[in-house]
Amino acid sequence: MTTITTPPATDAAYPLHTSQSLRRTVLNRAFALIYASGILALFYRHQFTLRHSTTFISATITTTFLIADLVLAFMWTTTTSFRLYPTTRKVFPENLEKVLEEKGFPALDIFICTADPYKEPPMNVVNTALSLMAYDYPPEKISVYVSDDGGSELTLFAIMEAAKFAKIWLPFCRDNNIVDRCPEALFRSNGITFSDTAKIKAMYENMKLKVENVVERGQISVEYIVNEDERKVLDKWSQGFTCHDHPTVLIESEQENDIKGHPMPNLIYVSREKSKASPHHFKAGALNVLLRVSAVMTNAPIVLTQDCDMYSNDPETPKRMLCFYAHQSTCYDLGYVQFPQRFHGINGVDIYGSEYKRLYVINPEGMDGLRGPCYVGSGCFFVRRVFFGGPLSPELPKARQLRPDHVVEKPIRSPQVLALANEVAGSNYENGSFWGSKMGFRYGSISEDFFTGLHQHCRGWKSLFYHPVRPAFLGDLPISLYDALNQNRRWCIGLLEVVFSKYNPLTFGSHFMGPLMGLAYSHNAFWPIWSIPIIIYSLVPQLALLNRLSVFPPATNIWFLLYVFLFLGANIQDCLDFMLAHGTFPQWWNDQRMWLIRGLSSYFFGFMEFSIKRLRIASKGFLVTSKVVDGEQSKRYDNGVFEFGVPSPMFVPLATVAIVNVVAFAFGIVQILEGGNMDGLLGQMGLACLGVVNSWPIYEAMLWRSDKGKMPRVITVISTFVALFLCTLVLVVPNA
Ligand SMILES: O=c1ccn([C@@H]2O[C@H](COP(=O)(O)OP(=O)(O)O[C@H]3O[C@H](CO)[C@@H](O)[C@H](O)[C@H]3O)[C@@H](O)[C@H]2O)c(=O)[nH]1
Ligand SMILES: [Mn+2]
Repeated sequence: MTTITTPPATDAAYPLHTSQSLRRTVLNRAFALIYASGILALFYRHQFTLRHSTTFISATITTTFLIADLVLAFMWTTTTSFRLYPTTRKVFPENLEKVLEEKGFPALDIFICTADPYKEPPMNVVNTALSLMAYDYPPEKISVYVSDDGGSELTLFAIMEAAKFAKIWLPFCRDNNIVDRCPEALFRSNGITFSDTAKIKAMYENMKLKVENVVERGQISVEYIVNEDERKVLDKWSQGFTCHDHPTVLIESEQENDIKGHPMPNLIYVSREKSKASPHHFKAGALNVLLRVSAVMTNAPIVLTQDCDMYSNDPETPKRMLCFYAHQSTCYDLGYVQFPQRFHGINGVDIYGSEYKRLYVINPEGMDGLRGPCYVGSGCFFVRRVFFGGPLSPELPKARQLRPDHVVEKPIRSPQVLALANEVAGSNYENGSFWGSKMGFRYGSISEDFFTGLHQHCRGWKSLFYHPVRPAFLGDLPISLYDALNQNRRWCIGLLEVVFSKYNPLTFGSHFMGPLMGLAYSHNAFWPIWSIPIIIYSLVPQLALLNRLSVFPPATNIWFLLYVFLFLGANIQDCLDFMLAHGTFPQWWNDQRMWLIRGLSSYFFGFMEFSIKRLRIASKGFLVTSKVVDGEQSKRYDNGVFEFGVPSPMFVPLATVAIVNVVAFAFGIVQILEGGNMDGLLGQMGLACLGVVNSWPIYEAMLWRSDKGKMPRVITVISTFVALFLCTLVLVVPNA
């Protein structure tokens, strides 16, 4: 094992990294003061109206808006925590050699998680593994561990093929100085003219054909098994082996040389033991097994966690990371360096807001000026020590070989090492231990990333955010609305699990990390409560409009200006933030639409499912997001067409709101044409109009589309009934 050495005293002359606070900081702070005064004024008006309301109806409506506005004000406060100290960083890897010799570079253990060969095609895992093995970093210092929670021989077969292909791929990348080291990405981009490209591409295609063929048939034909070793390995999938119940499978490819005689990284496949009798804790459980197995085999001081669909897009990334860790003496409490999650294949206007620019780029920059960004599950370089207690209060495992400072002396293939590695991957190994509570990745939330990072910050660790111009990693994204919402719903359940645990970011978090960090973490954790104001504002003013009941001040009144200021102020600032982070206006527009859509569906359903889980009625666990691409579907996605297709209950509130808004808007137009006095109803007309514009893809999907992605008839029918019911209901309520 290599430890990080302290640099010589010359480091001031050769900086490795610099940080700078963003110029908008001062403006942000001034605006925050003004906006906060606006919010206070609004609450003054609410209490005034409430005290002077004469009827039950008007008191109820005022209370409803009071609740909605309280939530909005709380969320605004949490967002403000990102705007007070935004920071960016630069690194200078070219100075690295002046500070640290290559043989002093720390070793790197890379963890790749996969969980289902049918939702996460093994060829994607292969591409991710190859791109990471081909890092521009001393290969003998890299070990790639693939955790397969799907317990699938298909994935293992793919990994064995990858190990063979790597012997050709790695020297090819190195000798030609290739930047796209993910084979699929390189061959996708046209016009490559390296020597041997055609030959290597043919070999790659051949491997891909084999792997895809095996996955399609669900078994490995005999002609694909070339030697006795492979036969023996695959024999482990004997009768009774299921993905929920099976012994550990651990296969290591010894550090061999590539075809040019250079050393290669280790590649290790681990499918931990599973048994129905013990909980496996999903991804967090898988990562903890990898932490232990890797400790026994290589115990590198730096650990990179990676989802199987996130390939490396830049071979220089570990050197950039090292720019932060090289000065270990000055950063004893630096726990991790998080790179943003970025994605490939996003359609130009990003209809599903899949980039999550705020979550992955803007907010982490804001937290970087505090104690550092949240951990987002992938693209994160940890120091191994961060998993074992606080920087000054270590919490070490009993077994000496699992401790972060343990030096591995035996080769990874030695029988003792293998025996111990198998033991620590056992399903009972964690019984009665602190794994998942005080050590390793945290259990108790299916958003294990958020929970783990929160816990580490609370224990006194710091983190850093680094956003390189060329994305360090690129991942797959859901290309149907159903998948996008389901992913978000799962996150919400995980976040609520954190909110309702002892580690509530607002109380526990603020106490241990300071109020601003507490608020920043709360912003994510409290995502699901966005649905309260979103549901209220997309239904109540519109229904009131149908009843000619005015809920906002008249347009000629000074208070109306306050509403306009609060609405435009928040949206314009949000849009500016988005565009300063290299977004475009249409992307921002779609992003705000997705925010509303989530508020009406995934946030709300996430909350419901969380409650059901709490009552121990049922739980779906960690539903892995599908990464399989259907041709027709992906064509529609590329053309920016919304994909409904499946009859999901999550679409009912969306369609209902779309219908109510269009009915209210039409009613308003008729009033104007008839010369009615719209002064008091202008605000409501504005909201209904916004609702109609935002709902356009829903009308399309319900009325005139005929492709497979249209809104299922049953959802349209149910939603129409619900909408009509709501509209008639308000007509029978007496006009206040
Ligand atoms: O039992 C499980 C379930 C999932 N995974 C892996 O977890 C990763 C993330 O799963 P995915 O379905 O792709 O979820 P996403 O919502 O796309 O992932 C985001 O959200 C997760 C938390 O909900 C984080 O763990 C991820 O890093 C983050 O990218 C994948 O590599 C899976 O193979 C496992 O290893 N074991
Ligand atoms: Mn994913």
